[in-house]
Amino acid sequence: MSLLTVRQLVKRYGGLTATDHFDFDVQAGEIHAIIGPNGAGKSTLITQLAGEIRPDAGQILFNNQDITGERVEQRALRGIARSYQITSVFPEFSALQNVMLTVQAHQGHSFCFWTPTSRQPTLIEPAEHALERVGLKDRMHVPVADMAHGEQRQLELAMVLAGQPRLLLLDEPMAGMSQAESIQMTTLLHSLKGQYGIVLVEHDMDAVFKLADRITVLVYGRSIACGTPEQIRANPDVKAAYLGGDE
Ligand SMILES: Nc1ncnc2c1ncn2[C@@H]1O[C@H](COP(=O)(O)OP(=O)(O)OP(=O)(O)O)[C@@H](O)[C@H]1O
Repeated sequence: MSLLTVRQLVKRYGGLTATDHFDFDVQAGEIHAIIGPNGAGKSTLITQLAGEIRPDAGQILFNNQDITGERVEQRALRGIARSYQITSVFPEFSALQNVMLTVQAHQGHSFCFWTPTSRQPTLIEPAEHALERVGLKDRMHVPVADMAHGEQRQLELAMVLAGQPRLLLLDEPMAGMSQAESIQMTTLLHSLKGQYGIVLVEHDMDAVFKLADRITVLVYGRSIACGTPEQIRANPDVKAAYLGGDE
C-alpha cells in the first residue's frame, strides 16, 4: 500500500522550476531514495514533503489523504518526521535528556531537567528505547557536545524515531561523516528497513545503492528515472545525465 503519493508537484522560484511535475510514491516499509546532481531540487522536494514550503501545483497524499495544504505540525501528528541537523539540540545536555525532550513534545507531558529521570518513566522509557535503536544506549548520559559527529547524527535519528513516525524524511543523513561513520549509519538505516517508509536524499552512492528498494533520479526538478538499484545502474539516461559512463 502506498504510504506517500506525490502527483505532478510543481515548485517555482521566479523563472526557475525547482520541482517540475514530479510524481513519486513510497510504499509502507520501503526505502525510496532520491538522487540527483547539485541543484537538482532534492532539498526543495523534501521541504515540500515536510510541509515547510508550499508547492505551486500538484498534490501530496499520505495514506490516501490529501495533505498538500497541511502545516509541518499537522503532518508530524500524522507521523511524518524530518530529520534535522543536530543544531536543534541542547549541546550541554545529555543525549538522553535531548531525546526525552522530543518524547515530551510528542506526548505533551511536562518535563523538568531537575526532576530525577527515574521519576519520569513515561519519558525515559521511550527515550532509552530510541537510543537503543540507534546504538547509543551506552552513551546516553554523555553531553551531546562531547559526542563525535557520527554519534550526533545517530542521536538526530533517535530523536526522529522517538516521535514514533510512520514516514521518515532523511535529508543527507551521511553528510560530513567519515567513511567508517557512513558505514555504521548505513548499517543502522538497514536495521530500520521494513519498519518505516523512508525517503532518503543522500549523496553517498554506496549507501544509496545498498539501502534503497527504489531510486528516483532527479535532474532539473524532473524525475528522469525510477527503479530498483539494478535498473537505475543500467539505465542509459541516468548514466548520461548523472552517474557517469563508468558506473
Ligand atoms: N529559496 C529559494 N529561492 C530561489 N531559488 C531557490 C531557493 N531554494 C532553492 N532554489 C533553487 O532551486 C534549485 C534546486 O535547489 P535544491 O537546493 O533543492 O537542490 P538540491 O538538489 O537539494 O541541491 P544540493 O544537492 O546541492 O543540496 C537550485 O537551482 C536552487 O538554486
